[in-house]
Amino acid sequence: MIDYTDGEIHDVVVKELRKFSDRRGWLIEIYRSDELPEAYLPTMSYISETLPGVARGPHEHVDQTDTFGFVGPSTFRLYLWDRREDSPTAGRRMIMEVGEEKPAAVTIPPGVVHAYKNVGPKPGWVINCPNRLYAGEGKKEPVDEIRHEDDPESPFQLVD
Ligand SMILES: Cc1cn([C@H]2C[C@H](O)[C@@H](COP(=O)(O)OP(=O)(O)O[C@H]3O[C@@H](C)C(=O)[C@@H](O)[C@H]3O)O2)c(=O)[nH]c1=O
Repeated sequence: MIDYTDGEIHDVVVKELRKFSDRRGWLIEIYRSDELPEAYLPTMSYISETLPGVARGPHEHVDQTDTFGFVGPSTFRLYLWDRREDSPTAGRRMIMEVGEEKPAAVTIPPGVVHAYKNVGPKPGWVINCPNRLYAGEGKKEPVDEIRHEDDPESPFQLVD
């Protein structure tokens, strides 16, 4: 089993997001086409709610890049593992906490395994803006996803 070491991962883009607050509430930009590399630009988006103490992933994609917006509610611990053999940061693990206290967009290229866990006290929301359509045009193609969460032997464990 690979022994992952902690550090930055090549091609992963972490952008702290600015919250524009006023008397009505707040507004946060998730991504901009003048900032994200063209190859990563989203083709769809979805939002999901994850209950306290619950994780989604670890998953990886063969072709798809995810851009997750963590803006709250709640706080997520995000885990990334670089399993790309040709990457300058192959074998690295990156862990960060993002969400309502620290709004961030995180872009994750294919071959970087990822999982996130709601470590806050309330249901949390995550927006994903992937650069590929889920299950392709008209949802007629196989889903680009390798799921590791049901493998107890996998090196991708969500440590506290
Ligand atoms: C991801 C997705 C799921 N679905 C449906 C399929 C299923 O019935 C339900 C829940 O889907 P999943 O179990 O795949 O959801 P989830 O486990 O949250 O999947 C996501 O996990 C994170 C960590 C990622 O990396 C994402 O790319 C994606 O794989 O929603 C869509 O209709 N469109 C979508 O874009």
